[in-house]
Amino acid sequence: MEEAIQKADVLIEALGWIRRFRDKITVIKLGGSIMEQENSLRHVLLDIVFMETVGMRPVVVHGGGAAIDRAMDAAGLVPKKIKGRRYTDDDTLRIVEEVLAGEINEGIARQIEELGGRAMNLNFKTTNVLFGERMTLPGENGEQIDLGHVGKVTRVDRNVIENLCYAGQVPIIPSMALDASGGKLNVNADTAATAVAQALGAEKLIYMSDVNGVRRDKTDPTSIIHSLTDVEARELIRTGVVDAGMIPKVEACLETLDRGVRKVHIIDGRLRHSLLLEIYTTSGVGTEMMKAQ
Ligand SMILES: Nc1ncnc2c1ncn2[C@@H]1O[C@H](COP(=O)(O)OP(=O)(O)O)[C@@H](O)[C@H]1O
Ligand SMILES: CC(=O)N[C@@H](CCC(=O)OP(=O)(O)O)C(=O)O
Repeated sequence: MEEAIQKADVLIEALGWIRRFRDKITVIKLGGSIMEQENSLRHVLLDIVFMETVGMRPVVVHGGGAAIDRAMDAAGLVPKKIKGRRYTDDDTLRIVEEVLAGEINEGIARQIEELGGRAMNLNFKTTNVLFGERMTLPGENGEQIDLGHVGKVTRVDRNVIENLCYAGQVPIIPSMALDASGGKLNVNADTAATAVAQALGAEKLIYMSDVNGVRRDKTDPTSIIHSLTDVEARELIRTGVVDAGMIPKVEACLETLDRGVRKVHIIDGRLRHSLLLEIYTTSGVGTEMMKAQ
């Protein structure tokens, strides 16, 4: 009996949050690292189905870097990354499209449906919602480094995404875009998620990764920083506390805050129900980032 009462208490604690987030859009970025772990992914998708069922409007933007690496390897191609971005020639682009906009995108939508939710995969074959242009990276000596078919998002088809949300479907968006002449572009998934959250005026943007959040010591999970301002985050990058794969993620978070999204979270997709804990409990999990007052 006590156990049943505790379960009811949990539902009551969630009630206020469910009301608060009803009809609000949350963008969830699924990283390739978490999608490699079948069981974790299933639980993340179950949480998304829960959110959709209680009237929240989740939108999924996904990457798939690890799966692309594997497919390139199988095709005898060697991945080349420059400052965390994949150099994308014609052959690589074909693989990125097959894996990211094909297999992974369709797979996520299918799994959500299998779990009892409703999802729509938005890709080049169904409906494309991301538009962009090619980008280069600044080199050491001020030169521009060419990345091939790599781009950034300059426009998001907001109406398509919103209509799906309000029809109770979860839009599933791969990190690829079309340029002005219909050319396909490979986009870093953290930055694609930022563009989508900003275009939709999302209430929250959540990055699901395979670490518990931003840490003072990257090897020590207990050194997690639960709450960070933009000013503190910049300082962590400058001092090298945040490095490697966490740099583009924190930079994407900062850009998102600059564009008016109120809060950004980095949470651990391996922790069961981390998404629900983040949204529907008082304590929250992971690292929350917001603008300094
Ligand atoms: N201060 C830090 N706190 C946490 N992780 C960090 C930090 N600095 C660097 N990292 C590294 O960043 C990685 C997360 O980035 P990444 O692997 O690109 O994630 P994803 O695949 O989910 O996009 C962690 O696995 C960790 O090794
Ligand atoms: C330009 C660029 O680097 N694109 C990424 C897109 C996928 C991605 O970002 O996946 P994760 O979220 O798993 O890192 C790539 O080709 O790997």
